[in-house]
Amino acid sequence: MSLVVEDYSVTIGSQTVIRDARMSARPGEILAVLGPNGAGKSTFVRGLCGLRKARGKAMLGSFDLLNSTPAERAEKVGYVAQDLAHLDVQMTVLDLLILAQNSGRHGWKTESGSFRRARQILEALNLVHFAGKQPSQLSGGERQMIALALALVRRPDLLLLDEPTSALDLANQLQMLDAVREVTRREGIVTLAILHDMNLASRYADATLILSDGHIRHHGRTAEVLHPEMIAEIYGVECRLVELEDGHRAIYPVALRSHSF
Ligand SMILES: Nc1ncnc2c1ncn2[C@@H]1O[C@H](COP(=O)(O)OP(=O)(O)OP(=O)(O)O)[C@@H](O)[C@H]1O
Repeated sequence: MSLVVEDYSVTIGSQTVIRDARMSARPGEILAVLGPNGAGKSTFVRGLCGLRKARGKAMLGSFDLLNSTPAERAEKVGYVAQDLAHLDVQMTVLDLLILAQNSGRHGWKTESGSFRRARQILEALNLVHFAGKQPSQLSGGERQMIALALALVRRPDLLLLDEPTSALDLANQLQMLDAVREVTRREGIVTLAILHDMNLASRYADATLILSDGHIRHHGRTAEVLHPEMIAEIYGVECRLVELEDGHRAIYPVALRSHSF
């Protein structure tokens, strides 16, 4: 299912944070959402999952994201928030994964089906050793991996990740994004990932969207969007681009364009 967003605005209180956005993403595609701090990236994504007041059009195939109930959206959308305080509950990871598959549903799935699916996800993400632990007993990075498991366990059609690698070490950054890419491709879902690391975006994102001041400034194939002129324009940072042997590009900052301190 494709994601198509048109005339999309998101408000917080009386402030319109995202204005008249238009974008699309194809099934099986990872779209990186980049932009400076305060650009509106989290607000953009939170509007799509019903956590902020949004108007306009946001269609996932024929499913209307902005005119659906929370329970209907929960069937379609998996969301990993930046702030994982909601994971501070007195339940084990395994119980949370079983509950996540059944919350908001009339009648529980058979317990063995939910259990099997929970184990499957833990195995796929290499997290089986955390099954009996409570998230509050885990480190920030470990909780981020559990949050991904919780988002994936219901087989979403749209996966929304808000800085999913911010607490992860180098190996776990790759493990998480490898897993996200594998699920995105295999299930033909759409994944939007808010990232600050342009090298991760360059390596994993098929397409990239650049937000600044609540507006989409650039949107296209990642290799076309992530270039030094864009980075200078949006971030005020001079960068070098290095073509790597594996076909990816590395981006490294050289200097701030203007020093205001
Ligand atoms: N709870 C809130 N109340 C009022 N304004 C808010 C709230 N949350 C965000 N904003 C404002 O909305 C704008 C966009 O914030 P948002 O969190 O979407 O940015 P972001 O691009 O995700 O930033 P970052 O990269 O720093 O996480 C900012 O100007 C911010 O001050």
